[in-house]
Amino acid sequence: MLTFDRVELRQGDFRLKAHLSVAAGSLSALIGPSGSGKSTLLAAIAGFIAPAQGRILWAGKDMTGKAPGQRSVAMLFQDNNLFPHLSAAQNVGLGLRPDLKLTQDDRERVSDALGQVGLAGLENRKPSALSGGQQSRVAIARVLVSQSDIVLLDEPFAALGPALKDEMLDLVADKLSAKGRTVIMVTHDPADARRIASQTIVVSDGIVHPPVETGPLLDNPPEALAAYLGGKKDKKGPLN
Ligand SMILES: Nc1ncnc2c1ncn2[C@@H]1O[C@H](COP(=O)(O)OP(=O)(O)OP(=O)(O)O)[C@@H](O)[C@H]1O
Repeated sequence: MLTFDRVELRQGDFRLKAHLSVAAGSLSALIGPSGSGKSTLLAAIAGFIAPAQGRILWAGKDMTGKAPGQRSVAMLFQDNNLFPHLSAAQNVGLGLRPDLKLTQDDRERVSDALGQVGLAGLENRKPSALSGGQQSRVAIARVLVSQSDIVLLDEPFAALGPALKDEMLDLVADKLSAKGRTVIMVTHDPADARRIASQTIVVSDGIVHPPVETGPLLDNPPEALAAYLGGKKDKKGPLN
């Protein structure tokens, strides 16, 4: 369980309150208007921002004071954070060892992860020789080998076309969430939430709301969310 115990986050004049729990092994969408604080919340979970008040706990243990590197958290951003001068395998290897001193066993894990995301045989390619979708797969493989308990996705697939984006979302669901990771995914697209997130956390008006079931929430959104979703196409169901 990831618990926010009367947390208050501050960025300049901005204030965000969070008092909720996210079940271990769940996949949650994080939605809310631009500037509502979604990235701020992820930064606090990862340890880049310290709460002004309250505690963040994982599995009952307070991680509020831990440095980012000491947390079992992996992040995936829109630009995938791949290093252009490193091969696909080396980029994945960074998820295991930041100094890239990989043992034979590590190398096998890297190969296995690349195989799992459909990139077997492309280990030695640099990112520039990979398509956008393949680059996203490398980034997912890096999260796979990291074995972190918590995975934070900040709109990593927004730049991909719809079919490719759906493929990546399904990979996240199959390879990360189904394997027990606790996944929180920022998205501006309600269809993404419907596709893979059984629960959704709404951030609005300075508050992070507790997770609720995605389908009923989007079918019948509260006023603040309805205003935000107003301009967005909400395709119902995963297949249409
Ligand atoms: N370093 C900072 N100093 C001051 N204010 C900041 C800083 N970083 C973010 N903010 C403010 O905090 C608020 C929340 O920003 P945040 O990036 O978390 O929103 P968001 O929901 O992720 O937005 P978007 O959907 O546009 O990415 C915004 O009002 C933003 O201007």
